[in-house]
Amino acid sequence: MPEKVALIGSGNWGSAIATKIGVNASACADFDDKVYMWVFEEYVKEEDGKWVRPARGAKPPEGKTWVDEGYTPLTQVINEKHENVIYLPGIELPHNIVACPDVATCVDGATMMVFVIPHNFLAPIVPKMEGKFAKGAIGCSLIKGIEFEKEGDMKPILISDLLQAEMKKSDGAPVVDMSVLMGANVANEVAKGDFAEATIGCTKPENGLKWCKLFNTKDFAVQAVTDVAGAELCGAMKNVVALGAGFCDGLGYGGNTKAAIIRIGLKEMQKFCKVFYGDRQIKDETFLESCGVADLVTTCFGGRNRKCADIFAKNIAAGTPKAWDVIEAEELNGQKLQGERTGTAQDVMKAIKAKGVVDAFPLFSQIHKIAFEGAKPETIIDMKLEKYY
Ligand SMILES: NC(=O)c1ccc[n+]([C@@H]2O[C@H](COP(=O)([O-])OP(=O)(O)OC[C@H]3O[C@@H](n4cnc5c(N)ncnc54)[C@H](O)[C@@H]3O)[C@@H](O)[C@H]2O)c1
Ligand SMILES: O=P(O)(O)OC[C@H](O)CO
Repeated sequence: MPEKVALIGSGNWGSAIATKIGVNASACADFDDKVYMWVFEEYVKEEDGKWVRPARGAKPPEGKTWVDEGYTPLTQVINEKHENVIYLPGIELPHNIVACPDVATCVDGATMMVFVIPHNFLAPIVPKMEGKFAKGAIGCSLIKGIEFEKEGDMKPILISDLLQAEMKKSDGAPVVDMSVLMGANVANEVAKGDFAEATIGCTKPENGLKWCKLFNTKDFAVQAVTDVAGAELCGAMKNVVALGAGFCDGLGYGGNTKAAIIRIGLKEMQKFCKVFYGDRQIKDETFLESCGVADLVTTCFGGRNRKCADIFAKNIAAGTPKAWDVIEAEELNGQKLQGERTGTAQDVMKAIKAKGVVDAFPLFSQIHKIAFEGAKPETIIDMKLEKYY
């Protein structure tokens, strides 16, 4: 029986990865041709050649719907135009990708489930999948973020572990073996077809190979490592370092300073893995894969966290500081800053404080001070490195 693939998410990265999955699903007999893509339903209309949504928080007039007001459901537009006009405009999606607003329909009978939504939106979605996917189904998370225990020592929780536990919880649902796909993957570039690499972190090599087959194309080279935690933590922690890189850009610093931030950041990412996930046999080699150093470099040059941190620093210099959520809304056209409005940096700080290891993370601590405690962006270089390096 061919594998039945479901794509849960349709933002910038979800739509970009659909361009690879769709091609492989239709070309390879291992996969069922039709791939459902779950879409968080929104309403859109074309105005002066640009697709727009109602203003943030706006409601249709009393007794009317957005359709009455001339809007169309995004799912309908995607299925008619084969383009996600909001999150990936200008890129044709393979015609076997079918947008659907109901997640239960999307995963009905699925044997391979790809999760790619900002992690803060996961909680209400997973329970709706209960009892729908196939027994023995496997999952792959493309989500670059991390959750933390809310109390006590604030231990970090991998999103792949969270997904696995949630799916196991459902009555009678089979256990889903979870892998991750992480890498130097700015979505728009991957969608355009510029060459990129990615890393599958898997528990079993045979599942790693299945995922490679689904994602790998001529312009998207995917390799598997048996290190789910290492690959996933790299994808989450680089979001913190990207803020530091953005502050440097906003201050007009050059490549040397940014390279220093990247180097120190990589060491702190590795240290964070060892301190909090020492029991998961995280491999040093994982940091040299696309999910490690390469993702860190790309996010520090071309990522959204970098962009917003650049603007954050420039606004402070101009004497017109702006809150993170305002910058996100003004600059990202509905996309989200990875790690829930820079929340990863805040949560990481809470976790290292709770563990009593703040001094071991001078860069993460300084980034936190600038982003959330009112320290000047220029203090990015005031790290007390001599303590630990
Ligand atoms: N964009 C990239 O370049 C990129 C690359 C690699 C990994 N990622 C990761 O992929 C994941 C998804 O990011 P993205 O870039 O595809 O998303 P995005 O930021 O482009 O879009 C946000 C998505 O959230 C959905 N959404 C908005 N409100 C919602 C709600 N209330 N409930 C449920 N969904 C809602 C939107 O419909 C949209 O699909 C993230 O974890 C991100 O870190 C992104
Ligand atoms: O735009 P960013 O910073 O969220 O990064 C996008 C990708 O994760 C880069 O690999």
